[in-house]
Amino acid sequence: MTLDLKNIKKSYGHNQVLADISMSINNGIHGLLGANGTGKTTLFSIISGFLKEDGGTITYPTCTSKKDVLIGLLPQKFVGYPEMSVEEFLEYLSQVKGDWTKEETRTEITKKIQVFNLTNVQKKKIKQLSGGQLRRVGLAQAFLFNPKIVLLDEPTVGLDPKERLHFKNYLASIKKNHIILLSTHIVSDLEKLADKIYILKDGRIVDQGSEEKLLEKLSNTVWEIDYQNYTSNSKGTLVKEYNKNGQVFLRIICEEKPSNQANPVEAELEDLYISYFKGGNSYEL
Ligand SMILES: Nc1ncnc2c1ncn2[C@@H]1O[C@H](COP(=O)(O)OP(=O)(O)OP(=O)(O)O)[C@@H](O)[C@H]1O
Repeated sequence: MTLDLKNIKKSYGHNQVLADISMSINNGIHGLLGANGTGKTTLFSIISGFLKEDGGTITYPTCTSKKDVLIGLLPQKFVGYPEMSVEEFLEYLSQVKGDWTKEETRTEITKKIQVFNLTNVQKKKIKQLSGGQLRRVGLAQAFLFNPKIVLLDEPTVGLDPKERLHFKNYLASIKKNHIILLSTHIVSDLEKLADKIYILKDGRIVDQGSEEKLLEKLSNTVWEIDYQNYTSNSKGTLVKEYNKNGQVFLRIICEEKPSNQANPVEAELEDLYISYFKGGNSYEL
């Protein structure tokens, strides 16, 4: 299965958000990495048909049966219907999504309630849920009846570390049969998970590839230096400061060795993110 985007463009008034997006996305987990406001949500809204692109074409995988669901979407701000219980909400969506018998619907809802650990809250009204529980209902509805394409906009916001791990394991277990596109600015969501990562910047996909391939480009450019050895002559982009065995270290991206005392370290996705977007605690030295 393939989802093909060709030369997608979108502006809001004079603000051009998507300048020219082309992507050919097959089954597997695909990460869309971009800073705040780079157009991730806009692109998802276009793919899911809520927003019309200004130009370009989208080719979706074909649905051959009435029971095929094409797209499942977890919006960034998922709210559901506050007065419905979790069960009622999923039942309602099942009627909208396809041609299912009562028994098929019940079986599928039970499955997703289990997968997303909602058994204890299935009778509760949506307005009574915690943030993490609500997010898990959002995930359950996105995966309901196993859509061919699953769009997840910042899926792990609000999930605790255990739920995050559970969610990542679930994605890995089903990825062969789905096109999963996951947008995030939390790089650890994609680490050792995404088959391919797309970097969205200035309305374009400026880089793409496996985590390994993208990190190769940073080899020999990421350094660690003991804060005590840091001098104002040190160059590069500071990724972060951290404590190791009671000592403060700096992590720096620099084409050349930033100081005599700096040691090379293996590049990670956070370095890649900083190299494109800066942000967080990073700054030029
Ligand atoms: N309905 C709208 N009308 C006008 N401008 C909009 C609209 N929606 C989004 N924008 C603008 O388009 C740009 C991209 O927004 P979008 O929400 O797609 O980015 P994002 O990458 O999802 O951001 P974030 O990571 O903060 O959620 C921003 O500058 C935003 O202000």
